[in-house]
Amino acid sequence: MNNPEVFDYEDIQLIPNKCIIESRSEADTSVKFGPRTFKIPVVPANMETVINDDLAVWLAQNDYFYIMHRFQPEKRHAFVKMMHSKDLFASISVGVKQEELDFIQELADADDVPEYITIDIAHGHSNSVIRMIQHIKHYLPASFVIAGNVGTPEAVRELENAGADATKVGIGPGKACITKLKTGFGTGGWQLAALRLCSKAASKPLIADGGIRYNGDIAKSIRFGATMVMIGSLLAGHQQSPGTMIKIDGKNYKQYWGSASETQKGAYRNVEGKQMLVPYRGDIADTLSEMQQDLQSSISYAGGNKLMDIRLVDYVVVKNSVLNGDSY
Ligand SMILES: NC(=O)C1=CN([C@@H]2O[C@H](COP(=O)(O)OP(=O)(O)OC[C@H]3O[C@@H](n4cnc5c(N)ncnc54)[C@H](OP(=O)(O)O)[C@@H]3O)[C@@H](O)[C@H]2O)C=CC1
Ligand SMILES: Nc1nc2c(ncn2[C@@H]2O[C@H](COP(=O)(O)O)[C@@H](O)[C@H]2O)c(=O)[nH]1
Repeated sequence: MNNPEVFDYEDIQLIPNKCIIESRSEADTSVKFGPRTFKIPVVPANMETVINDDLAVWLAQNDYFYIMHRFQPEKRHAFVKMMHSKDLFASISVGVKQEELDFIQELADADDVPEYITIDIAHGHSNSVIRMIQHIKHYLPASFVIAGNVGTPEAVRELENAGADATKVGIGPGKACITKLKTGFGTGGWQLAALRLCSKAASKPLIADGGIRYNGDIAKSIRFGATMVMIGSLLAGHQQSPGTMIKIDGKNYKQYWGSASETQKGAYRNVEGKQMLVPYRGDIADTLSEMQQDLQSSISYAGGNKLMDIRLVDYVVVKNSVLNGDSY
């Protein structure tokens, strides 16, 4: 993969087609992902400052996808039971260490089967992830397994061949990420082009993970092969977000930290993330609603009436064209 075509979200403009609908409300943003269908192709990042139990319940009740983080491992089994007791789907994250393999067996023994399990480690193209995929498929064959994170077509192929039902693409494009600075590796700065390459190899759904800065980036992710889009910083600043609210010079912010930050780890070891503040944005329901409306507009510009019609549009690469001096 030497010198692939390189571009990112800010370098792409999608080209409109003739509109075939009378109102944006006719555009269907829903997406089937695994065993269920969701309102929009957006999932809040499985990070401690983005998702918690209460928000997971609200998202599931309102037909949004969610993935609970894995940073309070002892609470995960009870979480699965709690979601099922409310007749909601359970979607959890796991790592790859021995205790995580044991946890999968514990769920299987108790017949508490999460509908979705995400294997969440920094360098997902690894034997440890392949082993975990096979372990889950053996003990919990009914669970939909998402594996990641990866950044190459080879990795997508290998994890799919191991049994993954979906793969998550994005090494280092995240807002709280310092992987590219600390290691020199990743898809930071060319995440959208990496997604495009991965989609050519994928035979199962992809989640585009990291680097979403504007709602239009969701449509661009769909165009370049994503079925679902994972968003951290843009969804971390809400009333429902778990981060602490902080006021500076009369403006409200919420804390947001990387899952590989010192804050998350409690120690400065293998740190590849940082802590930061994101502007407070009010109720997450309003933000998700605006994302849906903007996607409906995207579908209309694509000349279609459903989400995947966005896949069919042409595009141009115009370096750094998105802001072009504008802001909102
Ligand atoms: N999307 C992204 O770009 C990134 C995301 N993250 C997030 O941070 C969190 C922590 O990630 P992670 O550190 O993987 O989780 P863990 O600390 O749980 O590590 C998982 C396992 O993988 C091993 N491991 C981790 N990185 C490597 C590597 N580069 N080479 C070989 N083995 C490795 C670890 O061993 P050992 O610690 O001994 O090496 C450990 O056994 C996750 O939520 C992850 O998604 C982190 C970085 C990048
Ligand atoms: N390199 C790191 N990446 C991280 C870390 N914690 C989370 N992440 C990734 O970022 C996205 C969210 O990106 P955003 O641009 O929407 O804010 C998240 O889903 C992870 O994949 C980290 O500590 N280091």
